[in-house]
Amino acid sequence: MNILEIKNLTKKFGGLTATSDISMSVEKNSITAVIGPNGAGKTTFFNMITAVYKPTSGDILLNGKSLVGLKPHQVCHFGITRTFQNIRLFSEQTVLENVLVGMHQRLKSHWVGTLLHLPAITREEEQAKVEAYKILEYVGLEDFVNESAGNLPYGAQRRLEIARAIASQPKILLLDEPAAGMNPKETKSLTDLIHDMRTRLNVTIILIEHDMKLVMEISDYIYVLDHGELIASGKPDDIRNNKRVIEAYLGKEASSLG
Ligand SMILES: Nc1ncnc2c1ncn2[C@@H]1O[C@H](COP(=O)(O)OP(=O)(O)OP(=O)(O)O)[C@@H](O)[C@H]1O
Repeated sequence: MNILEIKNLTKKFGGLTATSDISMSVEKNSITAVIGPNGAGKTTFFNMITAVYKPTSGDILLNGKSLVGLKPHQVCHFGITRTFQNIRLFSEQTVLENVLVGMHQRLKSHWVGTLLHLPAITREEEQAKVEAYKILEYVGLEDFVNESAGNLPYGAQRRLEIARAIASQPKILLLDEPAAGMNPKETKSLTDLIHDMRTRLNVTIILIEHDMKLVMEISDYIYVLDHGELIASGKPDDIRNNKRVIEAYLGKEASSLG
């Protein structure tokens, strides 16, 4: 069953066409990669799914319902969350507080109730903290709970971004270059985490990534963009041997990847 359908999605910035007539189907509980050279339109594509940009034309259907015209927080409410290419954490806040922010969307608390220390609100806050701690344990950051987010090593900051994203219990998680700047050991453990999130948390994952070893190892299906156009799609084996993809992006060593 397809959880997400992208239909003929085009985004123009003045005279520049960032994505042109892109269509995709994303199966529920799959791991899908979107790859392509710099400037291919990958982040623009994510920005349209998350309602940061309104498409010039085309449609985005989540379980058959159009997301076009919604606000970013509404898209999040419907179950799509993302991480960013450039890490966006509240660096002065603690690791735990960053995860609590991700949960905010789901919590019923109202600031008046919080201010008055109403018992129901306090209980909800306590439960949220317990849950946030469990999420941090899940991503392997339990030793950093009270550390300022900005003090974490780089790979841990990327994990914290993922922790914050899964705190909203998304149906679809969009990861924008999750392995960027990671060393091979961090990348390996990220690969395991992505696999595990799909299996244990039942999340559908779509990732933009330049690390082709990771992409080929992890993806069920891959879409390739070049200059805003969809030039290929298929399983990792099809993509690594696709002549057009090799010419536009992967290079000749591609068939040895994965
Ligand atoms: N807000 C904007 N205004 C004008 N042009 C933009 C805007 N956002 C993106 N673009 C242009 O759209 C094209 C696609 O950019 P995009 O960032 O989506 O590519 P990308 O595939 O994510 O690249 P990278 O791998 O470098 O992140 C580029 O030519 C970029 O300059």
